[in-house]
Amino acid sequence: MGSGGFEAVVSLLSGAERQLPDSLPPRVCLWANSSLPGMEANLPKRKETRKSLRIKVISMGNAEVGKSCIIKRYCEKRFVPKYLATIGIDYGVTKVQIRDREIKVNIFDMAGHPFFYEVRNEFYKDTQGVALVYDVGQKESFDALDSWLAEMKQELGPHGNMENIVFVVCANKIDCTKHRCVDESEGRLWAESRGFLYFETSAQTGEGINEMFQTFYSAIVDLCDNGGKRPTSSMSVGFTKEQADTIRRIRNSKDSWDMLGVKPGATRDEVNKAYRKLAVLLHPDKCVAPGSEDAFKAVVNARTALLKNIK
Ligand SMILES: Nc1nc2c(ncn2[C@@H]2O[C@H](COP(=O)(O)OP(=O)(O)OP(=O)(O)O)[C@@H](O)[C@H]2O)c(=O)[nH]1
Repeated sequence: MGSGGFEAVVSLLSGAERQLPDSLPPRVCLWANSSLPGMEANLPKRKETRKSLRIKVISMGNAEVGKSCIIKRYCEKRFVPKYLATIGIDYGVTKVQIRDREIKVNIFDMAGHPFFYEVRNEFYKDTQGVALVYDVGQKESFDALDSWLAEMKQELGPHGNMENIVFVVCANKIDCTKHRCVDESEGRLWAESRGFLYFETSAQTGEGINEMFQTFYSAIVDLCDNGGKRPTSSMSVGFTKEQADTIRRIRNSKDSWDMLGVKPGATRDEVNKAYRKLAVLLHPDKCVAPGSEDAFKAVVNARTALLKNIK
């Protein structure tokens, strides 16, 4: 495990520079968490508990975004500021109680460095849950989320079904407010438009960590109870792909023409027509997609700015 080593860690590699064998077993961790925050510690003991469930979850995301620290914060309630890269993969087991079920969680914490692709690619299969982590102060780590999904999809092969896996996106390091460059609505939009859970977290302060894991495991239990299929209720996002794509396009537009989707030099009529279309699509009364209010305001301002200079 990066950032400091859990109990009972058996490292199979001495360093990243060592040549990797074709197939590498994970390091093994046993997390001491007999009383996880917000879970069994506060629950009354029930006479009858349903059969315990065993699940597999993995962490994914660029190197140094804080994957290991998030797991460590949850399982060991501590934070290690020193960065120690995960070598290949770390494996840990932990027990949690969700509602009346005892859940045995096998956690595979994947190294984010590209160097370890050959090691981690063997561990994507038979996964019920993925924690997809980025650093809110590192735009590249957010932009890389798509390539992490692509890597998993490729490893699962043509018969793998990503639809029936619970994904939680962790926008991590929110304590570093000065360096933040990916805001909440951008991250939330990316996650929710794919039917993924979204949480803002800080492994350093602990903010969001327990809520994230509790919701994540709960959703996996729902998936298992639903015969391994994601319940349809958890897949409906409340906004359309067109709305999500339009907000992203507006966010990335280079000027007011681009924002309204008209050519520089367009007429008043063309600007007004484009504006009306966007206003209908994004009006806050109609659109609940994250970032829609800001996008709507930006469109209003762009139209005002353009009309000032068009006769
Ligand atoms: N300020 C702050 N630093 C964090 C946070 N989470 C992790 N870090 C720091 O970020 C660095 C990387 O953390 P790790 O958890 O090892 O990152 P990782 O994603 O597991 O990295 P790899 O093992 O290389 O894939 C360490 O120095 C951590 O102390 C956080 O929420 N806030």
